[in-house]
Amino acid sequence: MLALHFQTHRFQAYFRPEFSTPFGLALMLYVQTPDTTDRSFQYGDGLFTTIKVKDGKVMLWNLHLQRLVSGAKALLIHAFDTDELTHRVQQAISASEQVIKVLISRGQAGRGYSPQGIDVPCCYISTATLPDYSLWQQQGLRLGIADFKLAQQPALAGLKHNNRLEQVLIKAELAQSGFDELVVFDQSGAVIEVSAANLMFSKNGQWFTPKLDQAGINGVMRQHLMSQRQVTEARYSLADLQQADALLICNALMGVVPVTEFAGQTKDMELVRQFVCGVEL
Ligand SMILES: C=C(O[C@@H]1C=C(C(=O)O)C=C[C@H]1N)C(=O)O
Repeated sequence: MLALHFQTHRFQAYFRPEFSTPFGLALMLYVQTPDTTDRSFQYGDGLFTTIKVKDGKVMLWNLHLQRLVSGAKALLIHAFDTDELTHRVQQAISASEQVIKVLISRGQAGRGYSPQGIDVPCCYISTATLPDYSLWQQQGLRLGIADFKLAQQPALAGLKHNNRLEQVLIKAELAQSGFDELVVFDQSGAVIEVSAANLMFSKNGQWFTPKLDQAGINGVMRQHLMSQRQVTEARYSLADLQQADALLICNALMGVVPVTEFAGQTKDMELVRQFVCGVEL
């Protein structure tokens, strides 16, 4: 498949004439060093995903890619060549276990919020060491309750966009809390997630997870678990968590971590282990 490719000192661009979209060529610039004109630098105008590499393989890539594509469509970011991105992510693997982060910005442009005419997204691919979650997975987490409330914005709910100031402030509260993680609610009082992972809970053998149509990030591990197990999505309150038999948190890097204590109440970690038994995490 023909791919016209030119490389300068800062970025590589791929034209794939055979790959066209309603918007035109799916050109994307793969950039090493961000430029101050980048819209993600200027306005958080973009998306990202954080991928786990295990045994030298990218985990849940199809779910990561699907979320990037659907998020780009939701933000009116120009379509990009998914085959090229997949190839680039594979090329980025440099260890048997690591983190690969893919950040896609709307592109490089001048001042002003308007996205009009910014048709060449920029992609930044970076790697990092995989954090060690083994202690949490063995001993379970102590969960607290965040004072910070997530804003309700249906147009952005579920997207892993680059506006993460809410999570920054939640992490700042977590650092002073004495807990391992904090449950975060939206301004209506609905349970949403924890600072950097999704939340599930069980009652009488059934599992539940907050609906993320108003706030929150629709994590790929959440999606993976929901494809393997029966989990009911709805709006839940603090009382639902207090009355739960078991709670877990999950994200692409930690997989699933059981909760041993929530707001002073002991929770059943064995129920979590039974729930995920046989699921590839
Ligand atoms: C913020 C990133 O990734 C998210 C944050 C965490 C974390 O703070 O522990 C873990 C995984 C992601 N949900 C990132 O920059 O990759």
